[in-house]
Amino acid sequence: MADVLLRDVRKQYGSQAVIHGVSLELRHREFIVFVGPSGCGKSTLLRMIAGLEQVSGGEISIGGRRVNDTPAGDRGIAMVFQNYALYPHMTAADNMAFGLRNVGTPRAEIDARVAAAAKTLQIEHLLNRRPSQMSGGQRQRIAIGRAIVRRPDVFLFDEPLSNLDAALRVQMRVELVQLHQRLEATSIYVTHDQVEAMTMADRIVVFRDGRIEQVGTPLEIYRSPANTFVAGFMGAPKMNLLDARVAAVSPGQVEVALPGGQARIAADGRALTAGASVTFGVRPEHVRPTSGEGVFRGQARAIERLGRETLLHVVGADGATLIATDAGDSAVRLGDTVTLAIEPGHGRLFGADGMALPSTAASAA
Ligand SMILES: Nc1ncnc2c1ncn2[C@@H]1O[C@H](COP(=O)(O)OP(=O)(O)OP(=O)(O)O)[C@@H](O)[C@H]1O
Repeated sequence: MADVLLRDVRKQYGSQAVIHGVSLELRHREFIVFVGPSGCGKSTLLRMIAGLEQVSGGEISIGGRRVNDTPAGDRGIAMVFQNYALYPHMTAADNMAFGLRNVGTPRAEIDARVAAAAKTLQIEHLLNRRPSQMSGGQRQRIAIGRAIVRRPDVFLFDEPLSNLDAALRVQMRVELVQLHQRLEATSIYVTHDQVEAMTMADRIVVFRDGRIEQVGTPLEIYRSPANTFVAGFMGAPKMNLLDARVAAVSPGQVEVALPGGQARIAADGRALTAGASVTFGVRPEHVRPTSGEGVFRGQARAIERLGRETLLHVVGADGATLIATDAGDSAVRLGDTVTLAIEPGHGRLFGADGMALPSTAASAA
């Protein structure tokens, strides 16, 4: 079993605290993605789990064993880095074998493991090449191979696809998830790319400033962000967030005044009174141009034609922007005045503290 447990884990560099007490339980065979903006501490936390950084406080355990003081090599983990970290003077095969040789694994065993990993990753034809004779994608496969041959209980990935071009990233994303399933290991994957987080994770952990903002499945995080930070960070394009006032509260429902009309949201508004300031959030795919009544009116200032659909950036009189979705062959032109409506049943409300109000809908936002 390779559960990973973090209990009130802290990190200080001198007087600067960068991880403020993170508690998290990662289950055996889970694919967990740490995501958050640059500098939020996700790499530091991963490096502490790996044993490459000292823990300043709290406890880390892997497979039921406290590892705070266990050297990296004895933790049953293998790490894959963004910059591959291969030895330039060694062949791919030697790079993959290096760690095993160091711990005295018998030659025949090393050869068998390298051959098996090479087959899994389809890199058999690269085994005699040096890193300089390979593309970025091929080098990353070798780095992943080096991790696999160690048969770790836990794989740690630190932005492993960031140096690859867009098409290769998509392909490697799929391959890494398949590999994770085949190897039956626990994986922790750090990225600042929320598309990677959405597409790869069993559960996502969203960080900000050394603290966890939310933990959940990709759909939980997407549909029910816990606060305005997560709402604005996850999703491409991100969730629209508009200042609004509460018009009326009834059981299980809140009516809010938006610049061009009123919207009803299935939320528990017992903590609110009429006139209170709230933030109204709605995903662009639930906002459509209409020739009838809407909740927002403004000018199309930017139009993104994506083929399958068109994104309209509509700016209201007070400067607020709402991104809406129209058909691929949208007739809206730059500068047109557009009225927008929200699909019934969608929308999420956040209180003055930025925290989401409990949704009363079967499926939120
Ligand atoms: N060795 C160090 N000494 C001092 N401060 C550090 C050190 N390493 C990291 N930090 C600080 O800790 C914070 C978290 O850094 P970390 O690299 O973990 O962030 P991150 O979320 O992984 O960011 P990125 O996506 O840019 O890599 C940052 O403010 C960074 O400046």
